Amino acid sequence: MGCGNSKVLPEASKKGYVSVIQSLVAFSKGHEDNEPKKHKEQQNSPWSPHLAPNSQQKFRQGQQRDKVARYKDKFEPRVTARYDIKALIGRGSFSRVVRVEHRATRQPFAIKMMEVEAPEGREVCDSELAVLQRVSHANVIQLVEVFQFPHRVYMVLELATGGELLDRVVSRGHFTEQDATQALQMVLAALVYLHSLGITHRDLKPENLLYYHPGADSRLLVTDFGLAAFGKPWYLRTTCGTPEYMAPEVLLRRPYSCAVDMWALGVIAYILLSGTLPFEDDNRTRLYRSIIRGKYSFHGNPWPSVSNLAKDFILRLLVLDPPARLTAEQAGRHPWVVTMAASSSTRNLHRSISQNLRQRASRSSSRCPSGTTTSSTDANSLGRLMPPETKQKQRQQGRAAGLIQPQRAIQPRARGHKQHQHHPAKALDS
Ligand SMILES: Nc1ncnc2c1ncn2[C@@H]1O[C@H](COP(=O)(O)OP(=O)(O)OP(=O)(O)O)[C@@H](O)[C@H]1O
Repeated sequence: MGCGNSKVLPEASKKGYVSVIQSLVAFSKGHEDNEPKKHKEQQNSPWSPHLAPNSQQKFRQGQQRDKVARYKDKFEPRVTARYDIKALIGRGSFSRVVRVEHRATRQPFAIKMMEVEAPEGREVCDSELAVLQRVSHANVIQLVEVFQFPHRVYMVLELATGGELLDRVVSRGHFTEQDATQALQMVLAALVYLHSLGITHRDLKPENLLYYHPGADSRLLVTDFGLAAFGKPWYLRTTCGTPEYMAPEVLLRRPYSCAVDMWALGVIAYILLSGTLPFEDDNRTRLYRSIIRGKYSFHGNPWPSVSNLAKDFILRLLVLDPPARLTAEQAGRHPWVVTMAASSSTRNLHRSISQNLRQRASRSSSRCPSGTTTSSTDANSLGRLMPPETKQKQRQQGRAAGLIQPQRAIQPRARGHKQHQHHPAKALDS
């Protein structure tokens, strides 16, 4: 999860516009047995230079076996009767995602187990289910079946094994504008579909874009509909999302529409082409200010090598006035996307992009000392935009060979330690 979870969840239904910063709420009872252990694991971690490579491997395998056994115990027997739990994929604020195998067909799936005891968890789960039960599209994660229990909900999903969008950018060693348009075309196909159904994702970011398989021809899937909403244009009002991707109208507490996803897509396009964020500041008030002013630039590498058409695409998405922003359909018709950057240079942007991501990773790890809990403020983008290799390392306990040093997982806060934050607009007033 990086240095922290700075996602802003929708406000509690009756509380007007009080936005809630969810500060890594611990997942259910698993918290008690996982967190203290995690610290122990870290002390004896496979990164430890005292263990020989063979012992490290055995140690890791043992750890994995123990973990799987622990998750199996937590799963409802009705679920495990049908699905064999194989491994933990990752954790969210209210969820754990595991890789499973259907016992009869041996087909692999992912199960997202959601803790719904707390109202926030229930809301996130309901939003996700409401969307997933209605959608069927090649670029949207597919729900296969659901098991509902009073305290937990198990969503069986198609399994995405190809990794996150930025993981692939970093790992492929070569990345051009054409590659960027290929990925964006798939996200746009999903957005055209979702918006036509009146669904606004509201938390679009690279971490929520997963490749279905590791092959070059893989579909890219939009995932994580925990903050998604159904609504007519200009109907939505709730403040939520991940700060760096939040549209100005959300921060200004204005009623908003699916155009907020298009703003987020502009941010994603900017990251894809540069490895940097258009709006970034450790201080959240300053961050919100720069978003509301729409203040960003195309300075620094690799921007001089990026075509004007690509910049035009971003400029038309990062537009302050929502009606003037490209819709998903219009964005899909933008010449840079339609021609797949045919008139752009075929220059390899990979070096600059991964260098920028690497710099971000080292900055973020120096700001988030090992074993500490971050506040929602200093967590801000760093947790969320941590280069994927960092997240992956944390997930795989340092197995992957990546660009940066391994970093200890940040301990989640105890359940109930929610941080209430003044609304962004109020913060701006102060
Ligand atoms: N269907 C899937 N196939 C493969 N991996 C998945 C799938 N769904 C989720 N994951 C991975 O599981 C991890 C947890 O995902 P989840 O959506 O529960 O939480 P999150 O989005 O990381 O966090 P948060 O809930 O705080 O937003 C993530 O690393 C995500 O990429």
